Amino acid sequence: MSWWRDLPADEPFGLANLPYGVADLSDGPRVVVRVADHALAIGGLAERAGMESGAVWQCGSLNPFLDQGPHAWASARTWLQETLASAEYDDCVGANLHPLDGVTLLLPITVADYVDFYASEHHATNVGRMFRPDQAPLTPNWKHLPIGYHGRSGTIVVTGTDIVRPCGQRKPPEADAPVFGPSVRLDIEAELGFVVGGATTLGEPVPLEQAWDHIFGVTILNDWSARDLQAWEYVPLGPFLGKSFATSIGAWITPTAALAEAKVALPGQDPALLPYLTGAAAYGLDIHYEVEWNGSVVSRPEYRDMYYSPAQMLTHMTVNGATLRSGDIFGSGTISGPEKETRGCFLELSWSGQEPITLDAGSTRTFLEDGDTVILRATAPGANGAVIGLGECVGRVLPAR
Ligand SMILES: O=C(O)/C=C/C(=O)CC(=O)CC(=O)O
Ligand SMILES: [Ca+2]
Ligand SMILES: [Mg+2]
Repeated sequence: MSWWRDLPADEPFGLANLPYGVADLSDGPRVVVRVADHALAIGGLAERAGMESGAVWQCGSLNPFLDQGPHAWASARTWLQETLASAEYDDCVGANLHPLDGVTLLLPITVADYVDFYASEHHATNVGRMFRPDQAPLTPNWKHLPIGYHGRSGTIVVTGTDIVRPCGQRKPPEADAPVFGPSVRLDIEAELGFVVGGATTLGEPVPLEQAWDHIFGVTILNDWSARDLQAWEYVPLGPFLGKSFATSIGAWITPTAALAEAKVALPGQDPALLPYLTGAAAYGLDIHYEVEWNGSVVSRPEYRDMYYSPAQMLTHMTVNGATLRSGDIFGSGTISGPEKETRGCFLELSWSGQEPITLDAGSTRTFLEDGDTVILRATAPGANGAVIGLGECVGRVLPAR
């Protein structure tokens, strides 16, 4: 009955993880946490266990809970872990557990603003070489600030959502004028998404030492990218329609508190950054990724290779006084490492289409074809050799309309 207290030490969704999501249950969409292969409706549990502040979970979005800030997140986590560990609440827990194979998981937050960074030196260098071969691969600002762009929050979708191939303008290299039609260079970008909570006041930046107080948790993110649309449109204002048609995120938000064992030093920042970007909060995360394309693992990016800390990205995003809102998401940027096997997008893996990738079934690919499926998976280290699962982020490509 109380199987959740006897989970094996290597269970990636054990009591040390407890990622949050939203499930479509019989009484409506409800906030849940994942316990092994079950979703636990925590609003229902709180009601039965007499925990008043749990009313915030009786809805279909994590935003009200995100609004409450880091003290409420910490006490909710402690309450959940104690309640699950104690035999006293076995009946209440049991009554609110739903096997995952019987529930639909929904987009867990109402996305407020969305920013996407460019924090991998290896990705930025590789893309610079391919997009701007006549220039230095890294722009002069790259090592002084985490570069980013504002994305389209309304097209963030949950894992499992099909992705329609976008149409748009592209200019084939040999052509004199642009043509209109379906993208022929559709790509993915394996990223980590950071979910923000706790609104700030316009005009008041978040100092680096407070940045983590606003990072509620993380989720796997895929920034689908149409490279041909992007290459033609992006000068001088940056990514636009080549990125905004869809961004997928995982169904589970792993709380930052579950990533204590994943803290690592950054690879090293030289030249030194301006003071507002330096401090003890500027650490990285050790998260292992796997990129699967039609059943074949084609890459294993490592998040620890990222040049900028998540805290530096958040602080930089607010240094001009721009506000944060609960439900904001910022993406890390494509996670690419120094080795070819750790590149986080197909543009890099196929070197702009010049080096086809062979999949296990014997087929080859450069960019995505209609019907292709990509699955991003990620895990982080837990305590004493345990694993914290971030789940997966899946998308299948449908033909253009
Ligand atoms: O260098 C460029 O012009 C564009 C680069 C990207 O497409 C990257 C982007 O979306 C940020 C990232 O994911 O790292
Ligand atoms: Ca991106
Ligand atoms: Mg995108």
